Amino acid sequence: MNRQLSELSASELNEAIDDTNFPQSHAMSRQRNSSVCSTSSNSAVMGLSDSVRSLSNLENELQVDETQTCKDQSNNIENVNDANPRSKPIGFMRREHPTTLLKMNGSVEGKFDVPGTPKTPRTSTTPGHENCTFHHDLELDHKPPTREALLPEMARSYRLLLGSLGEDPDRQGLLKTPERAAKAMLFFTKGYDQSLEEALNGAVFDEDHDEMVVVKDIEMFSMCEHHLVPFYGKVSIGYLPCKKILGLSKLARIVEIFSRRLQVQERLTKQIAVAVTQAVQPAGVAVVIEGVHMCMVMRGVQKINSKTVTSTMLGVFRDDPKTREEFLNLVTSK
Ligand SMILES: Nc1nc2c(ncn2[C@@H]2O[C@H](COP(=O)(O)OP(=O)(O)OP(=O)(O)O)[C@@H](O)[C@H]2O)c(=O)[nH]1
Ligand SMILES: [Zn+2]
Repeated sequence: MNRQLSELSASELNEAIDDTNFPQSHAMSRQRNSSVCSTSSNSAVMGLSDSVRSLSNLENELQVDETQTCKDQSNNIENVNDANPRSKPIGFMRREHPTTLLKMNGSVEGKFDVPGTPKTPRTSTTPGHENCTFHHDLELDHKPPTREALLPEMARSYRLLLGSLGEDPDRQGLLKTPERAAKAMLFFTKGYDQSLEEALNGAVFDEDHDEMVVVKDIEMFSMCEHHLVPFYGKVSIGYLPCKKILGLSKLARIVEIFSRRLQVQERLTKQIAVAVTQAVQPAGVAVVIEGVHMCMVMRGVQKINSKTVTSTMLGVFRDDPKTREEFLNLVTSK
């Protein structure tokens, strides 16, 4: 790739750091008793691609803009309450390293591309969604108009499913089940209907502040795209602002946009990081997700205590071990 990250659109960036080649989006499975079963930042993990691009390749693609540095601020500790009571904003930590600026095309205000003009071709087509890229790509501004209209067809499918199970879809207790199930599935995947621009609602503020902001333990509920069963867990997000800060609750809203879809945990992690980058063009973004996959609990290998940890580090979080360590210390502290 010849161009720098700053020149890539969200969808192009998404491709550039896709699950198969992004060295800092890694997974770690461990038991709840903290004994690490397997860990990897550059080698294959169960269910992960074994093709991992070298760090040096990606370094060439990451932009390090030495001319734009954020001024260090005084040791300004601030507690801010998030709308989500279980999310814990940690405040702003003093940073002792030079900043670099991670930039991407398109800021929040009016710079999104025109909806319905996909930048990357769809890999498959679903009736009614021929022009959508949102199922597979990071078309953050795309709002499909007809998902509600899919409800009757979905309900019919669930009715067939009940029949396939040997149930009588016409028995009293199941009469409304197909429609209920269809509505539930629409809810579980409502992120397809949401755009970054809507979720942010303009809550991007100019602020000469460049200390680390971390919101941790944001609850996440998603659907495994392989088995259509839930996976859930918590998300921690950190970023180093560069002239712009984001309304704290918007980090949790970004988690909603991408978790309420059919997902794999690795892609979810990366999409959240890309969205935060697109929202405020910070010096760096870090995202860690700890997830429990019901497909590994209720079926399959039936490992009820296993957790999957994934992370994506961009900008200074990737380049500077001290910054990354500071973030990881914050998210692992009680
Ligand atoms: N990397 C990754 N893999 C996932 C995720 N969710 C589910 N999987 C895996 O997807 C894989 C699908 O493997 P298959 O062998 O095709 O399906 P399966 O026979 O149902 O596999 P088992 O779960 O091992 O019984 C499994 O290894 C799942 O653990 C995820 O978020 N990320
Ligand atoms: Zn699964």
